[in-house]
Amino acid sequence: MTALRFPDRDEKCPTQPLNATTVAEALPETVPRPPVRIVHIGLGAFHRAHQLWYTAVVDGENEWGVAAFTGRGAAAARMIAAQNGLCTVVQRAAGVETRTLVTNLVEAHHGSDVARLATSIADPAVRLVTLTITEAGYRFGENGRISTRDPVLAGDLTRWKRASADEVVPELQTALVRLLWGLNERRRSTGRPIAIVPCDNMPENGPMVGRAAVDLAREVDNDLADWVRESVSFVSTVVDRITPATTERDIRDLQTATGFVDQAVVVTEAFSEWILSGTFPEGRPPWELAGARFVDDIAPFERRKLWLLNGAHTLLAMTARHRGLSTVAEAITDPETRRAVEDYWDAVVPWLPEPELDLEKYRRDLLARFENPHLAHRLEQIALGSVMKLRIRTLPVIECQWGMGVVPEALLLSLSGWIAGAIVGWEDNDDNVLRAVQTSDPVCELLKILDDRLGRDDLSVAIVRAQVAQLLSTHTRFPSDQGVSRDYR
Ligand SMILES: NC(=O)c1ccc[n+]([C@@H]2O[C@H](COP(=O)([O-])OP(=O)(O)OC[C@H]3O[C@@H](n4cnc5c(N)ncnc54)[C@H](O)[C@@H]3O)[C@@H](O)[C@H]2O)c1
Ligand SMILES: O=P(O)(O)OC[C@@H](O)[C@@H](O)[C@H](O)[C@H](O)CO
Repeated sequence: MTALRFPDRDEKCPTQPLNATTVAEALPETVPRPPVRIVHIGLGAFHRAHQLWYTAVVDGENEWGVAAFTGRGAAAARMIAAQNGLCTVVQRAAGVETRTLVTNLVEAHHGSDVARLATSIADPAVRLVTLTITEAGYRFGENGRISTRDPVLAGDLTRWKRASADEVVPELQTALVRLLWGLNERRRSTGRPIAIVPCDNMPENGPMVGRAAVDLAREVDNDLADWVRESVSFVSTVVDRITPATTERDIRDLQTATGFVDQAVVVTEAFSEWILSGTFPEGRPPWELAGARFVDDIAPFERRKLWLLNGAHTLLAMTARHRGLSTVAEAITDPETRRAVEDYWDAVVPWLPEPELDLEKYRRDLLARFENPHLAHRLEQIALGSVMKLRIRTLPVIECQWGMGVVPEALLLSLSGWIAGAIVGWEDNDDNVLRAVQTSDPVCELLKILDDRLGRDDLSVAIVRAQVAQLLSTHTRFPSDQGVSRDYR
């Protein structure tokens, strides 16, 4: 087992940093360090609370170690390496707190260490690669595909070609091209198959990443593209466990409870869900022992999660902040905001007809999860990257509704919240948005950024105009919003 129950603090125990030495002295059990069989890219809070935790709790034979790489910065790798990969997952539900010391993260590296990443992916002992690099990290365009004209991807491909000619390892910026470089090393060494398991909040995340990998590979080497198509399995997933960014308070609370200072602690809910669809040619941990489900048709579950849970999160982040509310729990207990969420769900439900989705229970459970007073899930964290999130979570339902002639106000409200936010400066790091705000008709121009057709539809524009005016008048009454902190990612 690579998950140990963290004991309560022994009063004699001094405060100490969490690492292999301090834990070995404090715990009666030995701390298992399994061999690396999984590579992860995107060493964030969610990976630790979800995939790492699932693997730890089912790993009875200590077989499934993880080598993790950050998606962008170096800080998380440095911090977790200093703790010898040890980290705590705290599950909080009404009156109950469970602390699990996870010991299966055996390596933590900066994602820019492409040579190290390639060595890990090429290792025949490695069976699969998981990813949590955020929706934006994939660099998909509006059509859900990558473009080789994207300057950042194109820069990586140019550096790849130059480095291949010089037989050196290139400096690569993007997670997908780094992954592909690693896959190429595997092809050139053993050629063994492998599974890629994207765990970000996107529909069809397996096939989307698979298409992108083949498209990118075609740019550098047709043989690589063919090998990726034949030997790499891209698994689709629905992942769910509400995991806010770690705060200083979370670190202090754990220290008070256990005596250990764990900079990598994650505080999450007791609930978790993992639905997967696809094959694992080289095997996988028995995640089903912790409740993971393997299905043939994942699409209904993707829609349920993205449209109901994530869609409501984005609605809260787009609207409740205008009312001076800052967390999901605060927002969902505000009667007006809660009604907006219920109306939004009512508008979504007709597009989720499959009986196995059990939407009544799902909605009830969601309300309880959103109300969880033990999680401080900040709306400004959810609001990061909202254009892409609205495209994934809200616009597809609007698209369904479009065929019926009228888009319900409840769905448009999310877009209006984003537009009102752009007008008051929440999106001031995006040049397109800033330009649209400066025009004579910002509402219409901002709506076109989200969806060109809606921006040209008189009725939708009229509804959005009225909603934006209403939100801005509320915003003036609650002027406390501090804007979006960019510290989260
Ligand atoms: N936190 C949750 O509750 C939750 C739940 C379900 C799914 N997810 C998925 O996991 C993702 C990460 O969430 P988190 O809570 O771990 O966030 P986080 O900020 O803790 O970690 C994000 C990780 O993504 C990397 N990253 C960020 N931007 C990137 C980019 N442009 N290119 C490559 N890598 C990039 C970062 O380096 C980091 O490793 C979410 O975006 C979502 O898709 C999160
Ligand atoms: O993680 P993001 O940034 O994709 O989205 C923010 C939240 O909606 C999301 O993290 C949910 O909490 C999560 O998807 C629940 O499983």
